[in-house]
Amino acid sequence: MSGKLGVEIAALVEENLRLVPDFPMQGVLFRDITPLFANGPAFAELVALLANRYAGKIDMVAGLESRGFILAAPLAAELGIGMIAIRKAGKLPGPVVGVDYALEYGTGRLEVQPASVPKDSRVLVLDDVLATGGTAKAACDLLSQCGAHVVEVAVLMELIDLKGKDKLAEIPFVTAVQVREQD
Ligand SMILES: O=P(O)(O)OC[C@H]1O[C@H](OP(=O)(O)OP(=O)(O)O)[C@H](O)[C@@H]1O
Ligand SMILES: Nc1ncnc2[nH]cnc12
Repeated sequence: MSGKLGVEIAALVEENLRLVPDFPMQGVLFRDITPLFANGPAFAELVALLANRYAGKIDMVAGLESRGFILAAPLAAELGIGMIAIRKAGKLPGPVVGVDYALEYGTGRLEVQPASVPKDSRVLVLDDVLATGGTAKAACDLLSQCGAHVVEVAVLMELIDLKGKDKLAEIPFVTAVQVREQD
């Protein structure tokens, strides 16, 4: 299942995006969302639109280190709910559970503290970009292992050529913008 986050969020993303060729390595066209975070009114509007969509539907927001944190923290605060920090390996003190995953440029390991994940909670997984889908899938696996229910994976941008959505299989997925890798 997949869908769109809405035209307002799509416009905010498209108007506040920087394309950076060959970053962080040759051949990668990097979608830099930093200008959106630096634009106060646009960032506030983004958080308000997300809060409007998810109010009453989720118990927790899971942010994926590190760009996902920048989105998840203000959304959680706006909704008055908790944020789950899903972090790269070795950053969280234990007890933690972890899972290895592949990236568009490299490999990684994500970890979470089970104590930060309420059992049976309805969790939104939030990040800036879905590329290969490895990060989001790993996050969903971790949350399931901890007894949570992933309501939806939401990103600002989906790199459709990398078919990351396929990795998510039956997990509901929503994006604001779909782009081809080299557009
Ligand atoms: O769909 P995937 O192929 O897994 O890639 C998407 C992930 O890659 C980026 O994070 P990155 O690991 O570069 O970390 P950062 O946010 O700390 O820059 C991005 O913010 C997503 O989390
Ligand atoms: N091309 C890309 N731009 C921004 N973030 C990414 N994460 C993985 N691939 C990316």
